[in-house]
Amino acid sequence: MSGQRKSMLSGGIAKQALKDSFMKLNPAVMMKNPVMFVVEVGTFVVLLMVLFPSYFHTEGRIGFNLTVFLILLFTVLFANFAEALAEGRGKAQADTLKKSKKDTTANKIVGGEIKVVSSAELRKGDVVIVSQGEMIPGDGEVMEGLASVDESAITGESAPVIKEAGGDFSSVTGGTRVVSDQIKVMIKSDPGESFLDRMISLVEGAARQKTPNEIALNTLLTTLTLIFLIVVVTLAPIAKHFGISLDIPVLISLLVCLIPTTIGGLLSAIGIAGMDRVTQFNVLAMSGKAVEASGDINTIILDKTGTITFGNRMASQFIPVGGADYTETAYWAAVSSVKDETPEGRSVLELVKKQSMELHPEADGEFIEFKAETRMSGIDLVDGRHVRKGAVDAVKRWVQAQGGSIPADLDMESDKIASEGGTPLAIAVDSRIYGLIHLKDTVKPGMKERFDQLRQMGIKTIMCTGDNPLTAATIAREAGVDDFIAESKPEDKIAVIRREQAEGKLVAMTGDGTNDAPALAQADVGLAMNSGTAAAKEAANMVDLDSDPTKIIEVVAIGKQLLMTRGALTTFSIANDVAKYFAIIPAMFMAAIPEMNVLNVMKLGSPLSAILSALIFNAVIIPLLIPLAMKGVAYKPVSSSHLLSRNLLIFGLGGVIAPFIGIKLIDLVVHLWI
Ligand SMILES: Nc1ncnc2c1ncn2[C@@H]1O[C@H](COP(=O)(O)OP(=O)(O)OP(=O)(O)O)[C@@H](O)[C@H]1O
Ligand SMILES: [K+]
Ligand SMILES: [Mg+2]
Repeated sequence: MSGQRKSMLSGGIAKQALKDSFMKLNPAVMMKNPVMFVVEVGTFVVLLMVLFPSYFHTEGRIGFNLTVFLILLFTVLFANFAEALAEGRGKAQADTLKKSKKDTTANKIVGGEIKVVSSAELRKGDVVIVSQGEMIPGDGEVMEGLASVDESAITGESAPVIKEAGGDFSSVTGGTRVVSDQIKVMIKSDPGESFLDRMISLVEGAARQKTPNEIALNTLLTTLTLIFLIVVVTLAPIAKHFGISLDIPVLISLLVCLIPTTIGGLLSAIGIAGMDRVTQFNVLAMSGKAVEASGDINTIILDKTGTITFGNRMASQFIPVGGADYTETAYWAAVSSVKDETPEGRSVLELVKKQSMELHPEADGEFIEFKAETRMSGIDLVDGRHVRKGAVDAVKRWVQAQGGSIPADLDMESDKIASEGGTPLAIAVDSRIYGLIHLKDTVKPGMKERFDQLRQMGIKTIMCTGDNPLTAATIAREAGVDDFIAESKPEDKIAVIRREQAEGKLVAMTGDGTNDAPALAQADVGLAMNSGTAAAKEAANMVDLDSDPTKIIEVVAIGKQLLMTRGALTTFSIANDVAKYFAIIPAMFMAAIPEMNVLNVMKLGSPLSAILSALIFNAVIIPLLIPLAMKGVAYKPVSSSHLLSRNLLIFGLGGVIAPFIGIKLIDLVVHLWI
């Protein structure tokens, strides 16, 4: 999506937002924002007084009332414009995505034969063949074969990616194109529920729900509005008691100046813009809640293979143990892998080929698929022999359970591999261990610097891997994570997350495998790699289209920035109402109580110009703050208490001072006219 980034105020978006500002005047829509709804009702009341002056006995004030009406109308329109502008960018992105959601034909396998159908007819569980040059007709998982796929329609990344059966690189997305070879794909989503569909409704904002934080703030703003409403309504009889009659438009102006219209007008724009910033980093957030939670993250759990390392674990060497010979070890390694469709399994056969060995491994028997729980794979041959390869501790236990013994040199050899950061797999036939396979993997570049950055932000990183403790320790050191947990099964990953959550911490998890899915769902922020399995992407509440786990740093920064922006503008909004009391209250009472003039610290021209100036300032501050609401306040990775005090100073003090200056300046102009 990087190619589709739009500047904030591109002409088309602004024009559409202008139109939408009027559409949003619909009271049914407006009601969702109680602060601005009160302003709208006030606008309508003043309009009635302008239209029917004889009925309200306001013939003498038509000019003033008309001005109040226009300023109020613009206040509402400005707030609507802010929201529409924030929504506009998402809509533009959605339009581009919709273009890649074309109906294509699919080669569906029906009863062993290929039948050409429309992609719209495909259902979960259907199997299709996709060949070079063809569009993948729906989300699914590769069952057979290997192909390079151009995913630029979704990721904006032009280099094709390899998709292969088994393992963590098997998921494909509808609307992407196969550029070489052929794959057999099992469809995993029904029409309308695909990744692209979800993406479109996300960027369009159709799926946007208010976050708990937003709801809480909205409740606070509504309560404040109600309190000021009661204050203003009771003001009229009190004033009457002192022989002062207050005009309804003046009371409405006072009310609008007192209620928190600045934040009320910008609140949803801030939220939408935050989601949008995440999307610009090529991360899809399924909810605003996830983005906000990432701003408060204390701990990040990462898996190793495919997240911290590249994840293409490749067999690089066979190591016989216990006196077995090399060919024998390689032979059983091959037998255990003939039907293992994982990248690890295939790499064993490739290594055999590369070493030009003519092994002809037996393949008659029942295939034992690799599982994260057993951490082994293999075959039960028809002649009754059981062949296994897998994590050393798992194979050791399996052999011991059959009364076998462990070769004396096994641990030494496997530790050697592990201390280099490799993954050792033991090979066994029934009760005998023949040797080891050395699986190599590399740490992605730049990890250490990125984890240092997280540490500066006060975030702890824990690597959770199914691999053995020594390999885990080596990779952990190389990547620079704070802590690691080895030999972890899927339920162990969840347990770690629950433990941290029980201590009151907010936890993020990044992962790519099916075995990571439960943990991704348990975490407060689950970031799945786009390269990963469908199960992982389904369980997560964010997907990184670039499959870069350290992207969590940007997401955390955006989350923090979102929370700070909202806090800063709320502070500003409430603070900036103070000056308006000093403009309007003296203006209202000056005629009857001349002593009130001591409150007229701004020395405003006349009571009427004072009211209009305060009201104009109240309106124009909204569009003036739109750029800040959309861009967010500046964020640096320093402690949050430091940031809080700095923001209070800038936006609190600034909020008090700015309107004194602004209202005075406006009054100088307005006073010339009235
Ligand atoms: N195809 C395979 N056959 C046999 N054993 C395997 C196979 N693939 C992996 N293993 C073993 O199982 C262990 C766990 O693998 P798995 O892929 O579940 O780890 P993981 O938890 O996903 O790792 P990570 O968290 O680092 O991504 C590996 O460390 C390895 O020892
Ligand atoms: K206000
Ligand atoms: Mg994994």
